[in-house]
Amino acid sequence: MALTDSERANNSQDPSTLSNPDVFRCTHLQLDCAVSFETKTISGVATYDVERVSSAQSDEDKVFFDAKELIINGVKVNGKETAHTLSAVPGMDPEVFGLRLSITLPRSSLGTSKVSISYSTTPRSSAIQWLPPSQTLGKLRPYLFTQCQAIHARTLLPCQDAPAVKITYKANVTVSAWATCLMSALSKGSTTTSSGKTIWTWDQPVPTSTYLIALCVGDLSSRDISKRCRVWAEPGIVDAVAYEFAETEEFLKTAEELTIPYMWGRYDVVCLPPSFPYGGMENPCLTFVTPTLLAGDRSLADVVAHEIAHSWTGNLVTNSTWEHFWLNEGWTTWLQRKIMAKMKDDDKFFDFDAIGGWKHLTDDVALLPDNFSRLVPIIDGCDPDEAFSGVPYEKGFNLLVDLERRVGSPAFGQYAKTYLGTFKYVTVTSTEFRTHFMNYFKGHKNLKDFDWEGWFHKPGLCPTPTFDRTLSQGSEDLAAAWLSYDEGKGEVPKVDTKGWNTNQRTCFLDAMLVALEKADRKLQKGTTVSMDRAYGYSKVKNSEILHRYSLLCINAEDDTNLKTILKFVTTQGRMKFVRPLYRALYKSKMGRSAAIKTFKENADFYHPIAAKMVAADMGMGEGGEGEDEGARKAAADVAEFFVDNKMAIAAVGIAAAVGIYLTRRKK
Ligand SMILES: CC/C=C\C/C=C\C[C@@H](O)/C=C/C=C/C=C\[C@@H](O)CCCC(=O)O
Ligand SMILES: [Zn+2]
Repeated sequence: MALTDSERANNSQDPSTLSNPDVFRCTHLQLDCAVSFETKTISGVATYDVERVSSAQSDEDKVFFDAKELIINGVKVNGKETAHTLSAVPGMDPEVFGLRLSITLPRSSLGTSKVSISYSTTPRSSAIQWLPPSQTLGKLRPYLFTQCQAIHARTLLPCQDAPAVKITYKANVTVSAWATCLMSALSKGSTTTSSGKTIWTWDQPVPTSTYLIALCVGDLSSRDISKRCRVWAEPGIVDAVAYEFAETEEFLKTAEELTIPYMWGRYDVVCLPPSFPYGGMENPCLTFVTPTLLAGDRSLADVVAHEIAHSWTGNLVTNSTWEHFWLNEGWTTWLQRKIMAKMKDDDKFFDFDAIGGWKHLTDDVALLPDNFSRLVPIIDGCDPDEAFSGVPYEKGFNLLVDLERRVGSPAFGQYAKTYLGTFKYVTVTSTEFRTHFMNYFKGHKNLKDFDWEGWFHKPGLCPTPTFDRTLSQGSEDLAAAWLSYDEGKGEVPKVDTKGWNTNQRTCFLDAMLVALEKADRKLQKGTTVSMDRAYGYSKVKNSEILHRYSLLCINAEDDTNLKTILKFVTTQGRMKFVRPLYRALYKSKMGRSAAIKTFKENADFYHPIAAKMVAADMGMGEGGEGEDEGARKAAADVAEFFVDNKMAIAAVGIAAAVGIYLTRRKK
């Protein structure tokens, strides 16, 4: 079971913060800062409105902030210089959680205090990826973007880095004249300084958790795609981005029909350089997306539907702590599938996508230790990045589908609106959701023995759901035919897949991967070669298809495609793709040394979070844990490489890798 608050090392209801929002709580941020690409730092002043919430604590005069990889230059309270301390909290590893910034407030301050912290980030700040011009499309200008979820905001600015702390914010960000600065907020325009810099002004009037503060600076162009939607990207791809995400307004309207009015004013999308480690990130007013969605045919745009769904489930109604992350992701996955099915006017699409989600869940559960495969994971003392998996998405989704089937879809749809209306602007725990749901459906005959405890706390898979297979059947049949051909039974399957859409193709490849995994079976090399001859998958532009085909090739030890696979993992850094591919290569005969060499040569390319996780996945740094000599040597090589190259962040990743790998390893 999870620890009680008094057992927690940080004495907080949230195991991932060193701040004390139960005593003093920030309500508003005024950020005035400047970006320097030369020193790879952001420096300035963060001024918070801080309210006393309770005085029933021993530290009632001190407000605590999270601060990691930051330099604190000074503090003022209500305009007066004030002392501060920065210290580690016993039991809370500073490499994961950072330091506690403690500031004493005057005893007389009963209402709101203004706390101004003058600070600078450091090049180690894990929220920020600083890209050299060579990692941009234009090759002329540097670029930066942030990724604060889950607990990286504390490396961007001192803050109470807990989802339960919702603040409004305003920002003035000074950048070079050539650069555009975007934030997760509404634009209030830009001005030019006497020294020729530009100050970009932003305002987020909706209370927002700190993990949703986001910044992106680069050579950017934009295209309006509707009155409230605009896409941003480097000039060379902005038209392709506008084409790919042209359905955004329709996603948004459909989502509004399923929920309550959109509260954030604008919905813009910025397509980032390829090292962005996720498919998308739901930063309010400005979703961040990976360019791996640019398939050219809008077939991967459902990620935008997912990020749009977060405007309600996640950004408006937010998980109280990262233990309840499934309330963000499970609800969002449910809403995303509802949006897509409604737009296609066919509920079968909901089930079709859910079938793919079930594979994601089974894959991840097989890799996770028990504390992380629970819907409400135990994450005390852990880096939330380590616990991240498909579980909150897909187990969370399946819990909601189980509830929906028990009460009926129309009633559940009405409930969803009530849930959003009740918890908007605040945060919610799993127990609060359960209580709210059970009160709403009080006495419902189908909920009498509902196993909430099992759903929330049992490790491993949840009960296997049944979904309509009308849309997946053709793909599953084709997979069976290829597997049978692989066993020497019959000819190359003759099914004409020319008219198939991306989902049918990925479903076909998934069905093959599932069957192979289940039977612990290897394909013949000739099978993937024949598949390529039939479908040309090795040349495909679609990242979801190339990813799955690459996994099949590695399974088959088909080295004719090794070059393509290595190119794929070095030209984009989305963890959904690079982590499984590096893992598979590392486990294969054909790819083990290539995986190590390629990762070493390209470590600079990856985002700090991705570099950390890939290093962990390949077991780097666990020498002495009984792995074979080759693995130990590879780990030593990579660690040495990082030290030689003074890659501080990645070196920390290697250190973390030991812990992560040992934790994740199945007993
Ligand atoms: C149960 C885990 C507890 C907390 C984890 C919370 C955040 C983890 C952190 O690693 C950040 C995740 C950010 C995800 C952003 C977008 C995803 O929806 C992308 C999914 C994968 C993809 O499509 O590339
Ligand atoms: Zn999400």
